[in-house]
Amino acid sequence: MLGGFISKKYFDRKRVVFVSNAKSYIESVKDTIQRRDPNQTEFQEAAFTVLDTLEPVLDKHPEYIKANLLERLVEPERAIQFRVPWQSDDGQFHVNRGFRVQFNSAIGPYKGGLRLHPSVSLDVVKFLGFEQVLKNSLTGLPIGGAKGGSDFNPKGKSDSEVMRFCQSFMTELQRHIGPDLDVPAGDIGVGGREIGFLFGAYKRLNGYQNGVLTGKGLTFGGSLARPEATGFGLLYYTHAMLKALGDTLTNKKIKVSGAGNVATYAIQKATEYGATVITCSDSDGYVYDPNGIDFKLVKQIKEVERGRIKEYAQRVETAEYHDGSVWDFDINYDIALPCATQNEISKDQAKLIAKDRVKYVCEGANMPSVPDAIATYRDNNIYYGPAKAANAGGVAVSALEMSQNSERLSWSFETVDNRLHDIMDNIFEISEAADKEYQLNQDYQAGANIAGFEKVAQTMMAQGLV
Ligand SMILES: NC(=O)C1=CN([C@@H]2O[C@H](COP(=O)(O)OP(=O)(O)OC[C@H]3O[C@@H](n4cnc5c(N)ncnc54)[C@H](OP(=O)(O)O)[C@@H]3O)[C@@H](O)[C@H]2O)C=CC1
Ligand SMILES: O=C(O)CCC(=O)C(=O)O
Repeated sequence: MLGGFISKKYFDRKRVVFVSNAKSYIESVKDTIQRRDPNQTEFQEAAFTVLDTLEPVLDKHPEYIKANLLERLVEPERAIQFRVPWQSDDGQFHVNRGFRVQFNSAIGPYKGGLRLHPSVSLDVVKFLGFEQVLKNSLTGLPIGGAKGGSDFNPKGKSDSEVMRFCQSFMTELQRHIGPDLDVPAGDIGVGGREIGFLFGAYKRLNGYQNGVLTGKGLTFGGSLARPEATGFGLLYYTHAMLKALGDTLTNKKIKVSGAGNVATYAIQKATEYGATVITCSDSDGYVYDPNGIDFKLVKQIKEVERGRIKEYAQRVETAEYHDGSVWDFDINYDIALPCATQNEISKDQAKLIAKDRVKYVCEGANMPSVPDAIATYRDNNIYYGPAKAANAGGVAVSALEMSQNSERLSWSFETVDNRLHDIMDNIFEISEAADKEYQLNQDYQAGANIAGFEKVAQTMMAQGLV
């Protein structure tokens, strides 16, 4: 029996007659998303990719259909948009848009990063917030999902301009966040500098509450290993996947995209595992070095000097720089680790990945592969570690930072790193367990979606109509 919430229009469609209840319910939720927000294409991509994998869970739990759980899951609890006025060094006045989407608080306070990039929109923040819900669930830690940011472009701005922007942004955001309510952190364009400015602005308005943000400096409640966490966690996850498949990272050739926080520490940990990272990139182009990329130099150029990655090739004799996407560079290698941004790998680029004999793709960035690229991995027997599982190390250590703030203690680097490693192993294990339970044939994407979803779903059911 289909629930009463399935529209007659939908029910009457011929093709629906032959599909299961679960399938038709999922299609009806997709229709609702499309009808409500037809222009939110990135959110649709993220939501549909998850919904399409949940059919076996709904078959097992028809009560979720009766409770219209999926339609509630894809609707944010709250979406805040605000004006961010700020002044540049030349005295001009500017206005940007600020966002915070508090997506789901079933299993804990809202948690997720802030992104500063011209491409930020409600659509982008919604897709990231939705991903964050299931990602945070996978960590096993008590954190709900959120995301925020602004279309402000920090590139080329002075420290004073970035500070004034952060102060203005926080003047509004502060009324919506708190250590037990919503705890933002970094993402693209938001690193230690920005978190420091945001924290200072929050403190002036509300007093010292160090649990209100994570990714803080070590002198005001930051956690050791948080800067490294997403990149290191990506490699711990990749290591766990390869181990389960009887393989190792030693002597593997790896392509990394990006040259920011996630990419830098992914390169470091991959190198420590005995692999050679042959590329990194920024939004202009990529560097190829067959001898292995030096993560310290990447960090110096991109984080300290705030320069362009082409400068790497000017300083290292064996390295070459090329304009364009690293995913168009044709060379045989073993593992692809996209660590830049969403939709950076197209279907054609995925075909090149397959032609280049890549066996594994694990995602450091959020949603870097378009759906057709993911299908191409599957068609070519490439093992695929989806972002919400593979890059969960950053938010996991953010949650550990919250724990340290609550007990007013700082754990050693080794303690945090060991817990991160355990969490990433566990994420792979529970994704693999879901894959096996539902006989998905080593579909770790579906496994991660299901494992993340089950905890949120059970909790939402337990909490009544939320
Ligand atoms: N920081 C974290 O803890 C986490 C981050 N992530 C995800 O990882 C990815 C990278 O984040 P992070 O390293 O923190 O960000 P950073 O701002 O530190 O670095 C981003 C990198 O990606 C490049 N990049 C950004 N946009 C584009 C684009 N449109 N095309 C090509 N390259 C681009 C940047 O190049 P350029 O310098 O030219 O802009 C830069 O090299 C994002 O998807 C983020 O959501 C996921 C989990 C946690
Ligand atoms: O550490 C956090 O809270 C945010 C991490 C994040 O933004 C992400 O996982 O995409």
